[in-house]
Amino acid sequence: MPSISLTRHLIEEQRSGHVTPDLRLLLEVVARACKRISVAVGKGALGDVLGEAAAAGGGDSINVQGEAQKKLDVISNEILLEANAWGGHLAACASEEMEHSQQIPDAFPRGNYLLVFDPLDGSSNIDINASVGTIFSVLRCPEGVSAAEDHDFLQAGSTQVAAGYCLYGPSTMLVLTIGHGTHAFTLDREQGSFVLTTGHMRIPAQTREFAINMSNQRHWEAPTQAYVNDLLAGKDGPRAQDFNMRWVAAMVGDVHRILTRGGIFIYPWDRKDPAKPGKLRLMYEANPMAMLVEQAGGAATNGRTRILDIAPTSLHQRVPVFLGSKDEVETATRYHLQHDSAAA
Ligand SMILES: O=P(O)(O)OC[C@H]1O[C@](O)(COP(=O)(O)O)[C@@H](O)[C@@H]1O
Ligand SMILES: [Mg+2]
Ligand SMILES: [Mg+2]
Repeated sequence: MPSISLTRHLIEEQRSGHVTPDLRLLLEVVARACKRISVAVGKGALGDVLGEAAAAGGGDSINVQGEAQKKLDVISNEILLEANAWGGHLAACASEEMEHSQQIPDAFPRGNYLLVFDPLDGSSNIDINASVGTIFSVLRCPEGVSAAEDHDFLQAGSTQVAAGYCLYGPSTMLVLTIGHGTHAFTLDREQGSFVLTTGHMRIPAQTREFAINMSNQRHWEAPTQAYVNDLLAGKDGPRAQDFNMRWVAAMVGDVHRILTRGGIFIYPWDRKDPAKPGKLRLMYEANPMAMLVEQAGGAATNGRTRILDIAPTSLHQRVPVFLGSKDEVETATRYHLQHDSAAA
């Protein structure tokens, strides 16, 4: 059987009416940018890509999230911005690394889509040569808007027209949905093209594997504590089975494992900074991953509500995340809802 490239897959999706020519070309531009990021990540200690980015006035550069930027955060952001400026299919971009969205400059061709991205996810893995990735989401520019601004991006995740990530691991993989299943492509480094390696990924509804940063346990709210305690109690507890734990510390890596063999990924609300309603960002991380997971038969909530139904109020909004195997996400969500109704 001849291998199916990303390009051919997208052309077939266009013939089926699932994707417009503009969206197809936009996704090709994003995939090309990811190949360039993959090359930069792969240079490791041989290139000038490791460590912290320097601020213009000296010292470490701090992004809008209040986090120290790594050189690869900055390089990946620039690669995505530059590739898409010339792409011709976008009205504007928003990035986890930039305070405000950026319109495509007047001198460049403009289109009708908005692109949202986390240019490099799992930044703390860069310097230890572990998996990192790029996460992206595509929205429609609201009708009649000629100069898109931040508020034009504030659309619920259910309106995304495409979402995906590129995982820079032992192999580079692009995982994509345009609302008709979730499909995985592996980069053939010799040919320079992404090849379809798993079409229609399916997440098993049940699992015995969970992913959470346990070091935050004492800061969680009561229902999260109760749910995880019951997982840890294993065979002897109310769940009557043992659960295994995994934590890649890059959401792309954890979500990829879940799309491959099931599991539940949790980054809950915690008390460390009560002003922050979670660590992960709704627009750059939770929404695209929730779409990919739902398209593979899984579920995604904030512990109470479906993530894709949340109406965003700001570009950098944070959100608790529970996603993966459907039955397990429903169980974790039930712990939180039952706690709320008992407290009401
Ligand atoms: O440092 P912790 O608490 O393990 O958090 C890890 C989580 O933070 C993130 O790295 C946040 O993403 P960024 O690296 O893009 O800021 C997630 O990918 C990951 O799941
Ligand atoms: Mg991230
Ligand atoms: Mg990031």
